[in-house]
Amino acid sequence: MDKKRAILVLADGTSFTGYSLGAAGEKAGEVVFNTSMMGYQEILTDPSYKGQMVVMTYPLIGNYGINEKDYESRSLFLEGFIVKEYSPFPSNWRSQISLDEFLKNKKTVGIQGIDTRELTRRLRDYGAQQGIISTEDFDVFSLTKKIKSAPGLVGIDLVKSVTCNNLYEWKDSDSDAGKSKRLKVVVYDCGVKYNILRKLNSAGCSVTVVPAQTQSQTILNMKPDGVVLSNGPGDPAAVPYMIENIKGLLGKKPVFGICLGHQLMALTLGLKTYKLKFGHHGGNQPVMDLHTKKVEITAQNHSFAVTAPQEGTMQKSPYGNVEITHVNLNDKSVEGLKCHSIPAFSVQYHPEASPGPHDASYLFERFIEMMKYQS
Ligand SMILES: NC(=O)CC[C@H](N)C(=O)O
Repeated sequence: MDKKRAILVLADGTSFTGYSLGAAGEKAGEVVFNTSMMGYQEILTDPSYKGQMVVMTYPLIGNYGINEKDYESRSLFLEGFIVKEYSPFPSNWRSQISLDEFLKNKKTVGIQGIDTRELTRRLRDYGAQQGIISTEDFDVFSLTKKIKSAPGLVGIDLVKSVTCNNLYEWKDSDSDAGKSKRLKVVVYDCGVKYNILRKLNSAGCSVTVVPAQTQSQTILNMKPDGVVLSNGPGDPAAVPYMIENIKGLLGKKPVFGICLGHQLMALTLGLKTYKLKFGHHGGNQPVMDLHTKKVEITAQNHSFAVTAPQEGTMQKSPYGNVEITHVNLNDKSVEGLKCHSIPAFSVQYHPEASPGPHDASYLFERFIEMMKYQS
């Protein structure tokens, strides 16, 4: 492998010089760290990373290559990829191409050979910040200036650049065969991860995916048993049309929100969202179910969060009481919501895992029970 020089510069002027990984070029984005010890392909193809660059804290990346089955979306949407040591010799029976080739094919820039521990500590101590990867310009002053003109995440609708253009039926070759589907689920694609669709499908649902701009009346005309609000990139407060859509569905159909879907549901219910210091990105976030006191280890990827009510775990809304059902044990942030008067609930974490622990996959069953009860 040719080792071309590359540089990563942060908005605060810190620079890291290493080698190019993937495509040559220059790209800016918010730098966030992910603590997952595996699953780089799922992370790379998660549309929620649009606008961001991911640094993997696990030090060796690329060793099992890339395969056609582990895609979480149709492409790559993140701005750049940062690793300590890239393994150029993938060794796995499922591997089809190397990570480096994959990034090159997708025209995605990356950097390898930098001290990701120092970078992560900086992000953790001072917060996530904009950065730029370049294989062309090595002048830190010039690169810092370019970062200043990069848009950032707050107030920008990134959903519109990742949602599908047209409605489609999800067909999963592995789990679809011969099963008669009983429940019809419509999934709002705000940047949906395929494993949400796979999980619904294998649990016995027929799954129709619709663009985020689809109006609620169109969904109601489809007569679904329930609606899922998917994960997705960026600032939930910058997607007002999704809030209008959710207003038209709450109380009429069972609703299940995941990550961005959870934040959008919270905004619709009158709660607020804010930006976290460096977010939660990884597969080891402890979450407590406040009813059962059981702790789940969860997969997470978010930079925004729902503001907790001033007192207790209950909040009034135009749709009746909303209860905080789950909290993060690291920072006490809101991880789950449930409406008392209408069939709707949401979680900040990822029950579909991919990558990460499967502790929370029971939530799909819970949604199915909710739809069965309503139908
Ligand atoms: N994975 C997601 O859906 C991310 C939600 C939102 N974009 C955030 O960063 O908080």
